Amino acid sequence: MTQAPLVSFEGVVKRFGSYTAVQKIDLDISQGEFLALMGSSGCGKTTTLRMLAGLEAPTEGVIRLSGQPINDLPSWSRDTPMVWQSLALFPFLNVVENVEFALKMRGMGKADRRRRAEQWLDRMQIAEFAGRNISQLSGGQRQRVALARSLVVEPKILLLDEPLSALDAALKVRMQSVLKNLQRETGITFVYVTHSQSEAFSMADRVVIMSRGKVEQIGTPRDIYRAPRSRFVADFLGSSNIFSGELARDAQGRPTIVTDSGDFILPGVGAPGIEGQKSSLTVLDTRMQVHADAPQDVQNSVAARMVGEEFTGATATIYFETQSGQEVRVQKTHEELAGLDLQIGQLFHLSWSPSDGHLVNE
Ligand SMILES: Nc1ncnc2c1ncn2[C@@H]1O[C@H](COP(=O)(O)OP(=O)(O)OP(=O)(O)O)[C@@H](O)[C@H]1O
Repeated sequence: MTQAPLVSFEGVVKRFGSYTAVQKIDLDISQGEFLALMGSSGCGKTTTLRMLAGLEAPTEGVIRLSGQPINDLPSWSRDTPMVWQSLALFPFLNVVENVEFALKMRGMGKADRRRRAEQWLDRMQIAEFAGRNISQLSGGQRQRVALARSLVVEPKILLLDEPLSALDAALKVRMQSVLKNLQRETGITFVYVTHSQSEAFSMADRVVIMSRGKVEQIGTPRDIYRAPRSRFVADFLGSSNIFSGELARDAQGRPTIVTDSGDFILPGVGAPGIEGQKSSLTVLDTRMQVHADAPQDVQNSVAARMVGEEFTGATATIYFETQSGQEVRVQKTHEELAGLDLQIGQLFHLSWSPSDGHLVNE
């Protein structure tokens, strides 16, 4: 038996005057899930989170929490404790006083609340800073204090809006693993708003990709990465090469796509679509092979000139351009590229298996 969702959005719409910020969202969030809402600026992520928090009322539709409609229920009168993580710490309180503040407001006794606050500081590995002023903390330490302060009340749901955006790149990566581990250990449901693909994909169990107030795709990071549902998602993730064209059949009757860069055989699985229909084939940049000479035993290949390269740690991204002017990117480890004399301007042949292709809607 599947568990009833902790949160559900049913046909939720939010309009500000005549402007629709969120268009008909249907979404279930399970108890204990780490869900990321991701998309570019203005796509409606924060508005969605604010509706869940009770800071905005939906214009249409129903939001349920543990089965109960909460559209017009202020957060303090709900049965399910939910906390909006705020990075704004009280500057006039020290670290442990910041963490215990919410417990004090709830009337918990001094000894108990101090013990609870210290447990959370310990858990966040910042117990040694308990007596420090907030101004004496680094960005990462403040972030941990803010998390401890949100979690000390043991909410069922934690809402986070770009919590790592002010941190430098190295700290961001460290905090991602802190957050993920914490979420796993506590089983608290995290709803996490970010415009960063790396944050969403490294931490979340499921990612909701939004664009202009609409949900474009909901899925596990792996499913979205491997099978983007639309051209928008493939473009947004930036990890696939996209060949646009028209669906057709080759001389042997196999489903193909006719593009400016050539005709390519499509994956055997999935609906082949209607001949003549406009569509796009996506191929992950890690799934493309590079050959010095035209390969004989492959089903899909295209000649392309190397136009650039970029090294990112263990892998390299090589940029090519086909005769029709389309850019094609290939990402490989240095070992995989070892046998090739990679020179800018040189002609190569790129290939991929039809099963590595994926058809998306325009
Ligand atoms: N109170 C409001 N009144 C009018 N328009 C609003 C209001 N709040 C948000 N909007 C508009 O709704 C749209 C969605 O805003 P929202 O803050 O949800 O986007 P977002 O995806 O979180 O973006 P960002 O990453 O920039 O925070 C934006 O175009 C925004 O200008």
